[in-house]
Amino acid sequence: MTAASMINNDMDSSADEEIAGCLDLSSPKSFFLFAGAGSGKTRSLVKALDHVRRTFGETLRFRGQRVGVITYTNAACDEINRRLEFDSTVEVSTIHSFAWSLISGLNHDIREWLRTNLAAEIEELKALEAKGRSGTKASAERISKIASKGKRLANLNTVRRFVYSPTGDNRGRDALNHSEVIKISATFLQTKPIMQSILVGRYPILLIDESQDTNKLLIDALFTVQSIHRESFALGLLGDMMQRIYSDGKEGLGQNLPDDWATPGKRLNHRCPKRVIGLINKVRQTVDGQEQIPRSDSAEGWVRLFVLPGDTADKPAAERAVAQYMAELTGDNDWTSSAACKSLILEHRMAARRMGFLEMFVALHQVESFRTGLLDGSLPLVRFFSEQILPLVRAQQLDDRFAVARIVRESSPLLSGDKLRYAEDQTMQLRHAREAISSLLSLWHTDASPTFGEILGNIAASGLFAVPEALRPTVDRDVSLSAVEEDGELDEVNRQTEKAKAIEEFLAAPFSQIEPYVTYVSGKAHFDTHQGVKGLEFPRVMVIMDDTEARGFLFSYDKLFGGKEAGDTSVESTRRLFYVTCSRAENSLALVAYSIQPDRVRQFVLKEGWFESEEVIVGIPGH
Ligand SMILES: Nc1ncnc2c1ncn2[C@@H]1O[C@H](COP(=O)(O)OP(=O)(O)OP(=O)(O)O)[C@@H](O)[C@H]1O
Repeated sequence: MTAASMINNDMDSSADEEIAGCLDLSSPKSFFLFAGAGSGKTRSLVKALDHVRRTFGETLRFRGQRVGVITYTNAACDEINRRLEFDSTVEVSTIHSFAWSLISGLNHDIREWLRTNLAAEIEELKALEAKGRSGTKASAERISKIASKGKRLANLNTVRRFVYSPTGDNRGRDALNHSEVIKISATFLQTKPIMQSILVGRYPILLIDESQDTNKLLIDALFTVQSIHRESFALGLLGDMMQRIYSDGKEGLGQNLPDDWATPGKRLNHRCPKRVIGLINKVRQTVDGQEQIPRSDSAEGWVRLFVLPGDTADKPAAERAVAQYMAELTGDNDWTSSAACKSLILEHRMAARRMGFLEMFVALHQVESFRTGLLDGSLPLVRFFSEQILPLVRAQQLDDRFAVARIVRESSPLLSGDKLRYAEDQTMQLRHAREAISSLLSLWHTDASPTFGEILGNIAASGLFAVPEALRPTVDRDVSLSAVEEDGELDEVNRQTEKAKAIEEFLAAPFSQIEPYVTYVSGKAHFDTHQGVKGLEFPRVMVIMDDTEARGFLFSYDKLFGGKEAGDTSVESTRRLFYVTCSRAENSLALVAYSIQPDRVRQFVLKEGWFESEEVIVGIPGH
């Protein structure tokens, strides 16, 4: 009998039993389940919830209580809700919507908190300004912030009801921003006994997934609540310190846990093949030495590191060569089908370049208030092109005249019910619409590639679709920025100018970029970010590591691969990100590192024992 076949694949089930034992409404016990990637923590969470609903569903319903679950993303919320069949005794939310649900409506207390906090922030900025050099960009920003915070402080009494949207930009004068909502809820939970009782009364059990990245102030506050209400409240933390990739999380979480906490553990990795587990164990070794064991039925799997020159001219082509190499090595042809692989990039811009929507992306990404909408596809000025123009152009290209007619009937003001009803000559009106369509589509004649701006100009002239608010100043030049400038404030004027410039650049980009952009933001692209795949898994994973292209400062693969000693903050945060990305692979893993010192990278990974020498390929394969 081999060592592998002696492994009991159920060896960790005692952790689930221990957790079930903790979740007893009459004698609740808090627990801390921290275990490596793919060990089934999310699965344990769902099992724990199943146990509670089966055992205590009736009692919870009778008492009007729920089990609270906090997950990291909206997608994770949806997934857990789906698995629990949307059971009403379980309330799954993201940290922001959870925090807001605690404090929403406490307008007086929020106002007083803001009064103190804004005054402190202004003092801090003034102190910095007194120390810093004047006349610099940083100084101008500080002065502008002092002014806007001062104005907000002065207006506080006029706000009757504070508002907040966990997924929005929260720009209005009565809106709280994301970090305020977290800080306020944490402070109230720390300091107000009534808030603590409300929380415990609502949720006798509160479970937090990925808690290594949960805001440290909130984690501290929840520990306080647990210590005061330990007889009636169980806090369950699930996570993995090795997967802490946001700076919000609490360092050293889990150290010095109170004695009454249970600490179930898990040793198996159910997701990755043996070779990947070997790699992630090594990467983790210097951090906490935790080693995972593969399942008895796990495959051997494949890992290759490709070290490519940092100045590779055509990176997408090099990555296709890597995929081809992987297909031949593994005998798995799906490596050559981009739809079947996941390529992980550090920054959205890297996907934009590879997929061909760089110009429109870069233009709009400059404006902070556009970013959320740009990344989830909800930005109105982009939706105008993605949801109205794109379907129309596609239908026309497929020669689907019915679809063209339907789209225009549904959304064109030219054919709105009122327009047709009151038109003196309906046939004329229909002709007008037909002409507008053919004028728009003529922009593509002779294989031209119109820009967003050319399309906008055409639509504005024909009236085929209503032009969204944000694009109107660009169309009606008379409603120009000078109008804002006269009576606007400096801050607002700057913001408007920045937006106008971004929109102008966006309009100069080719409309053909909208299609790959839509694919990317709908999550259907084979690209995703290193951070965005936390919690997910894929059969074939390619991790693209390129510090220069990512231009980030938090992570540096060059430092991880021998540029700096272990222990350096950016080495350690990059090591954790590297652990997260490698551990997503179910079958095979290709790591692509662009470096100006390929030999140093190779020597480093061999010395560390992360790879065998035949697993490291320097240069573009096949070249
Ligand atoms: N006991 C088990 N038996 C069989 N498969 C399991 C078991 N536990 C987990 N799995 C499978 O292993 C994979 C990883 O599980 P899960 O996502 O719950 O792990 P995790 O610890 O939350 O991972 P990570 O921290 O990497 O996000 C999933 O495909 C899951 O279905």
